[in-house]
Amino acid sequence: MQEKGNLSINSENFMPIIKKWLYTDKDIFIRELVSNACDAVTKLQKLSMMGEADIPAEEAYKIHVVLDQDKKTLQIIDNGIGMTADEIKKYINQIAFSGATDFLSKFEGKTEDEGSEIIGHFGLGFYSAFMVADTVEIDSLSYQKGAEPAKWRCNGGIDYEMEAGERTERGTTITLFIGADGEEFLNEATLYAAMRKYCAFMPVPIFVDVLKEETEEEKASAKKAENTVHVSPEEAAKLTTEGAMDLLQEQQDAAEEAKAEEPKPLNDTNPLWQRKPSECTDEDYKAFYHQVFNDLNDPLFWIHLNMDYPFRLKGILYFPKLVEQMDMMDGEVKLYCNQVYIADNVKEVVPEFLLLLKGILDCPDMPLNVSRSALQNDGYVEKMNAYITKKVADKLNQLFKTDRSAFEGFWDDINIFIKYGCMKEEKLYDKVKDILLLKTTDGVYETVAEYLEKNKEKHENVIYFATDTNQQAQYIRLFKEQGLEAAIMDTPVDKPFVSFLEYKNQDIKLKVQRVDADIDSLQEKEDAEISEAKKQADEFEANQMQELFRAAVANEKLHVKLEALKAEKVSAMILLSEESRRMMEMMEAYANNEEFKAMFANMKPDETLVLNKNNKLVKALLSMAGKEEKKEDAALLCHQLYDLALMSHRPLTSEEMTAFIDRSNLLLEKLTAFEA
Ligand SMILES: Nc1ncnc2c1ncn2[C@@H]1O[C@H](COP(=O)(O)OP(=O)(O)OP(=O)(O)O)[C@@H](O)[C@H]1O
Repeated sequence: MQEKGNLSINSENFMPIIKKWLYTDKDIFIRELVSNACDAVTKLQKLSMMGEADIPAEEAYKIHVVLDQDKKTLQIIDNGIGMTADEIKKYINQIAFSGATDFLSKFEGKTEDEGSEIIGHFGLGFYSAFMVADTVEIDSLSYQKGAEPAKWRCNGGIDYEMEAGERTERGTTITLFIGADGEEFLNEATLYAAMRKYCAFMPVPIFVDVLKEETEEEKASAKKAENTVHVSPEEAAKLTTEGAMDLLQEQQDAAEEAKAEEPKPLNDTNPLWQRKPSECTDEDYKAFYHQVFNDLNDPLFWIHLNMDYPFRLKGILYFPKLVEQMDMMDGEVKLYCNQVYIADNVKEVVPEFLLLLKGILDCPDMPLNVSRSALQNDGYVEKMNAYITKKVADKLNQLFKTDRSAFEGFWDDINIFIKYGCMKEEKLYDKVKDILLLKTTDGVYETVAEYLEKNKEKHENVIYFATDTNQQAQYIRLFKEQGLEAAIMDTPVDKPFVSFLEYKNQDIKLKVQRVDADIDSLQEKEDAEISEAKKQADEFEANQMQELFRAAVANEKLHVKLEALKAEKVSAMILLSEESRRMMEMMEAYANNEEFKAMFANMKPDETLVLNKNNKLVKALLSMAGKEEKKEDAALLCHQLYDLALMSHRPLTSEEMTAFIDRSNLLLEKLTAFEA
């Protein structure tokens, strides 16, 4: 037996769904109701343009949000299209029947842009009012000739009442009788905050009025001010009665003028991102940035996104100045849909690497779900990502090509973003790989290719880098003395970026090594022909030193090498192979992971202490070796040299530092003893 029928919804269960499940934040009712009011105006404008509605050209469309704290009501009043009683029944009583969609289908093809600015979509937003109100009233007068005002009232259950309305002018008044759940919105500041958050760029002027009873005191002082003529004692002396009258008149005129001046709307109906880039000045971009992101610094530069096909996307992305390195993860990308604020930093929509920037993206075609808080699918997002990535890469390349010195000037601020972006978005790397800069210890900015070319005689396809110019000053000095240069890579993104660069340049077997990873380029070239006897003598000395140091620092596994370094002043340095250092860094990063810790429990850094044969102290140490009476001093010296080398390599632990200071004092004491 076959049966067919209509599915039905139990409307009694519907309200709790709206209240509890649909929207994440309560203040969203503001967005929904004010955007409905905007839609009402947009629809009327469209009808007027099509010749379907007779509206004077100078009509001032606007929305008022009126808070009455005494009556505990919040009203959203527009002078848009309005609704007849039948339309209220159709669009409001039928839940999930959208008047917006109905409007679009009715006028399809009649307008140029197919009504694309209309925000409503699902026919649910209105009911978000019940998240904060016990009772909601609609009072509406349609634009249609001869329409009668209609009133609808519902207390959040499944029953509604309808009667003749009171509106005498076209448009709609939604009145929310705020209940216990929405009391915070009776607070002026809370209301303003929500209005600014969601409505700051909506397309119709919005005014907020807060009705308060004037206190007796306020009334009295207002009256006094009205009747008071403010004149200086000199003026008073000069004034005739007639003059005083003139002055009073002037003041009253000024007061009248001030009264007549239109209050400013809360929102900017034509935000910068909606304008043509050619019409916006640098000052406009900066002022907009300061206003939206509350950042007193000017942005470095920006990208105005303006795309119509195959999908619509407008927006401005700003590259901010980093105040401190800690700011780097603190981007702010605001997502809008037809000038209606959706959310900040929506990970599913905004390419992850952009989250380090500040900006606004307005994507009217975005497939938002019913609550507008999440996305329905990601096909659109992929396309958008690709477009934005291309725009960002184009801007960076254009800057590099047309004004390299400005690009270099920005590098310290933008390198984190670019490096992070390259690792997150391969397409970005492909497009900017040739303009990635290395800032060298000489303060020069070079592209990777330039650096490699310049240093190819000294170290082919190797990039040396320093992670901390203070700590590694010793190594950097050595590098400089040898006419070598290292890149400064001192931000957290540099750690993974180093491996990433190697990975991406496997074809040339690129090695990216920290300055303390090897000393190949710092060594004097040995004579090709070394006698067997010399070799044996060198080996003997090296073993002697290794024993001395192992005993002095109580580390049986320490490797000690004797090398002839070009820089005489350097006594000793610690080398840690690049692989070993990266492994240690990884262990630090995963210090809380027990499994990982167990796996590498026995792993020790592969450290080598290099002693410089050309250094006087090392020479002295060599002559002390094997002499019984010098044993104690030699041990002291060894430990001190070891610590000095260690200090250039990594910070000492507190115990190491205490021992170092004690030993330094002891050595100084010995020095004074020599003097005495
Ligand atoms: N201020 C208003 N003036 C005129 N019509 C209105 C107004 N508010 C609501 N409506 C009508 O009621 C319908 C339903 O509103 P509702 O907010 O529930 O859904 P929507 O705006 O169509 O879609 P969404 O759920 O995406 O907001 C609207 O489409 C519109 O036709």
